[in-house]
Amino acid sequence: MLQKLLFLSDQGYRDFKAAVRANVLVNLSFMAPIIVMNLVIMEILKPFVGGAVDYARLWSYAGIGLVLVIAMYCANRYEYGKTYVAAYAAAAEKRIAVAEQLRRLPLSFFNQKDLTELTTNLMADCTNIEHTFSHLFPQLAGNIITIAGVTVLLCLYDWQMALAIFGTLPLSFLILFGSRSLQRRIGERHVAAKLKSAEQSQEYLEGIKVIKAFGLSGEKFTSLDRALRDFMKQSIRLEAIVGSFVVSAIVILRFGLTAAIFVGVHRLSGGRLDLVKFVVFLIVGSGIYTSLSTIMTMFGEIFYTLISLDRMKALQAQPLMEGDAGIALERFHIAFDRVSFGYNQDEVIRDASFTIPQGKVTALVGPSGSGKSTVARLVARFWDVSRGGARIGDRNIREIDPEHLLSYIAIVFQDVVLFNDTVYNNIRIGNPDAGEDRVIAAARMAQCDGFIRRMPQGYQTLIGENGCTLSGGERQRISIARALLKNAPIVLLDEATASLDPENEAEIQTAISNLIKGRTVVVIAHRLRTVAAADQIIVLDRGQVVEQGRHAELMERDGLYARLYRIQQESLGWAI
Ligand SMILES: Nc1ncnc2c1ncn2[C@@H]1O[C@H](COP(=O)(O)OP(=O)(O)OP(=O)(O)O)[C@@H](O)[C@H]1O
Repeated sequence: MLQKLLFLSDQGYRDFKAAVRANVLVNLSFMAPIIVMNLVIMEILKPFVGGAVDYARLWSYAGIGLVLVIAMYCANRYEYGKTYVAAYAAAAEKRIAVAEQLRRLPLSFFNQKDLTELTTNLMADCTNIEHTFSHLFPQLAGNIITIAGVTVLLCLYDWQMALAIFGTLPLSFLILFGSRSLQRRIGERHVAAKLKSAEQSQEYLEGIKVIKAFGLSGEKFTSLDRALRDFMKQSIRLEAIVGSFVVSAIVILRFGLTAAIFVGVHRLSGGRLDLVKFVVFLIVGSGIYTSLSTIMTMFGEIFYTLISLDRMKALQAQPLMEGDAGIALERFHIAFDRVSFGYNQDEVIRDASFTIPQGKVTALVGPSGSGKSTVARLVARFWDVSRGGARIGDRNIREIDPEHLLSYIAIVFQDVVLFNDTVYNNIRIGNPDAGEDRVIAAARMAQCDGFIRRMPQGYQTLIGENGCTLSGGERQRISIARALLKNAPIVLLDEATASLDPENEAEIQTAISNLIKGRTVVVIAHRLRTVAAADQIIVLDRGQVVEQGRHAELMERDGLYARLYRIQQESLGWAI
């Protein structure tokens, strides 16, 4: 129950309980010297109440003091291991769990979310939560347990003095908890401003080339400047308002000490309290106020963290795409039966029916925005169709676990994503189990081997963030090598729109020919002359299948395909 409430993993909850125990131990180890100090003070004050100082006893107190210092050191070491170390381990574990969750979410989720917000979820929210629950919360629980114990002892010792010391405590907590919803509202605004400034900074840095090229530095910088200033304003507000509630609660709490002095002096002068008891209350009381003040500051922090916790819970509650991971596909023709789909309310695929035969090349063509890429995304189950049925072999795509489905599909995207790693590892992403010989064979078939060997460290050369040190054609060929290495029965190929120089283009065509041999291929074709040889051409217009057939048939029909083909042929003759 508590584990669920605190949103902790099994290991995190075990660490949490150990951390609470460790904190109680540390607090007790800090309380013990106070007791010894009281004994010392009582001994030293003896001459004032008609007694004599027992020096042997004072020496034994000094010995006990030394033992306690060693015990405090050990208790602190134990606490360190249980809270700090456990907190970092749990934070790493939680981040991996979030990354795993993000991997399994449908792409529709990413359509609605900003990347900066997800990064914040992954990094900052996890840190906040783990810091609070593996670190702050145990300290808080440990402090509360210790204070409760000391309070009981003080009540037994002298309940009137104890009442005076803790008299203002309810009012302090009332201020702290009564202002909770206001604190939360301010915290939420602060989080929103933090996200906005992170988003603006990221956009500014990512778009720096365009900003420079178009002289947008003033305009773009203004929005970044505004976001950062707003963040500063919200941070000051948070500190000022939330801080003032916490400080007020602490000040009111400390009035208790004044009350205790008044009550103590009054009772002392009436002979109803002895001096030693009075001093004990003043010393223990100040110690307790320090712990209570820490608790109140911690509550302020915890209220703020609850915002991160809610964001994390919302992320974890996102429905995942379900499916059977045990389905073994044996046939690979693809069939769309009256499929409709929209990324939002507007349908971009409308009532589309067609069959893509196994082992053949099918080209999807149509004007820009007609839905070609969307069809490929539906085949790969990046999204689920809204109506109708999409099948591979004799299985509905919806029934198949998305990751399992992708093990049958190799995708070559137009916008190639490369990682800041070696060329070798970038190719091996296609099949992490493949050995060196297979990686090199795939690179050869994808016409990459030559340029890779000319690089300074060959296959072990680092290629920079998103392969920034490579040309467009080289990036394309690396992505083809990945797909070749995957050796999947279905290939989805999004043809590059950027025009390549003739040598690059010829090499890419050879790489593609190697990739598609004997497989079920769906090519999103932008240059129609490259699809003239396809086994089947499906022509889309505004999400509907308007024509279907081979090149010659479609040219004869003289419809949309023939028109698009002629326009492209004419544009080939254009010159600047
Ligand atoms: N992630 C998305 N969220 C919302 N709408 C989208 C998204 N992706 C595409 N669309 C819209 O869906 C429609 C079809 O887009 P799609 O990318 O499938 O067309 P396309 O034929 O591949 O275009 P192009 O040839 O220009 O790449 C377009 O109107 C596009 O604006």
